[in-house]
Amino acid sequence: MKDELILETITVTKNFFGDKSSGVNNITVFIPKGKITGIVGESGSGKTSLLKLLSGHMKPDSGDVFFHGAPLPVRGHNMEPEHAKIAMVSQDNSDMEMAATVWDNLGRSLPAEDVNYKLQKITQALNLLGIYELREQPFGKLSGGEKQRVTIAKALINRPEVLMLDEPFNQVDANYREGLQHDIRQIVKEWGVTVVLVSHDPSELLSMADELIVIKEGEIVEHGSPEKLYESPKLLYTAKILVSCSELTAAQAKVCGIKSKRGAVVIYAEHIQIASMALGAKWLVKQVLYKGFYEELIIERDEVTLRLQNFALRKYPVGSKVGIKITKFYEFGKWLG
Ligand SMILES: Nc1ncnc2c1ncn2[C@@H]1O[C@H](COP(=O)(O)OP(=O)(O)OP(=O)(O)O)[C@@H](O)[C@H]1O
Repeated sequence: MKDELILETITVTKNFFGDKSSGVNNITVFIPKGKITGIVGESGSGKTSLLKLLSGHMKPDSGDVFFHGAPLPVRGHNMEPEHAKIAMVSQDNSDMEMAATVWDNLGRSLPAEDVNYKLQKITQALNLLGIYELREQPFGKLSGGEKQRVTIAKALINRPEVLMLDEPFNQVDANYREGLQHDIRQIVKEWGVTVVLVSHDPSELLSMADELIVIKEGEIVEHGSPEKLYESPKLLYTAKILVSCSELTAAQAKVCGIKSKRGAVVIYAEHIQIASMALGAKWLVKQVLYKGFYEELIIERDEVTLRLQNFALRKYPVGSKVGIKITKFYEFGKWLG
């Protein structure tokens, strides 16, 4: 069955000060209802601009944005009914009052008159994000992770249909982040809310998103499920964004025993194994990056540098020599990058 769409942009362009290299150009995207769509791209590629266009925070220079198939009005002084249905959590906490309590910050999004309604809504939102005990704390005194939870609770208080998240976890430590990611997935499942997520963290996007949109220099260059983009990226750009990998020229690939006809070879760190030393320990360990339950090795031979992940108990210190086996690689034409 085809996904029902909730938001779409049709050939939307938004540039700043007439500079075609800023903002986004000619973008057509479809956001499926009740799913998590991730927007991924290098810094300055246009992710936030796209999010602002999709949420009515910015007026396109040309093209159209549709919400449930009808044109989405741009937000002005008057809030349109559509705008309440699309909530945005941005990187800064600009709409939060630092000195006010969590409770008061949430209450500001609700009509003042009905006290019982307010009480019920704020309690529900705080419980949903597991932060009821923070209700009397001034917002400004909370940790980065707690602030993030409050901001999301505030965005959800009026039960929006779409939740736009711009780098929602970047101030949050790994443990807290997993809990928050889990809660957001749960809300998506239970409420059927649609999420559009911008993130720089590949593992976050791969584990959370149902669909990924890859944006480069203001244009959509690839899209698909996380599995599809991870397992068979069409573009070098996509592979480099999603995976810890090594990029080699055809000449460098030859050093690794790979004959490339196309020009660029990408090897994911996970596809390089440390092999039996009998094969020849010709690679020099240049750097060891401790990652907790594994370590990432940077190895070098004949001016070729590779990254690989070592999960084994045996460790390879800087300066030691190792042999390797490459189990999979991707070839790209340079023009595809
Ligand atoms: N208000 C603005 N005025 C001028 N240029 C802007 C403005 N907003 C964005 N740009 C430019 O448009 C391009 C895309 O910016 P955008 O913030 O959408 O990228 P991004 O992918 O979200 O970046 P990041 O990952 O660094 O947050 C950048 O070159 C940026 O400098």
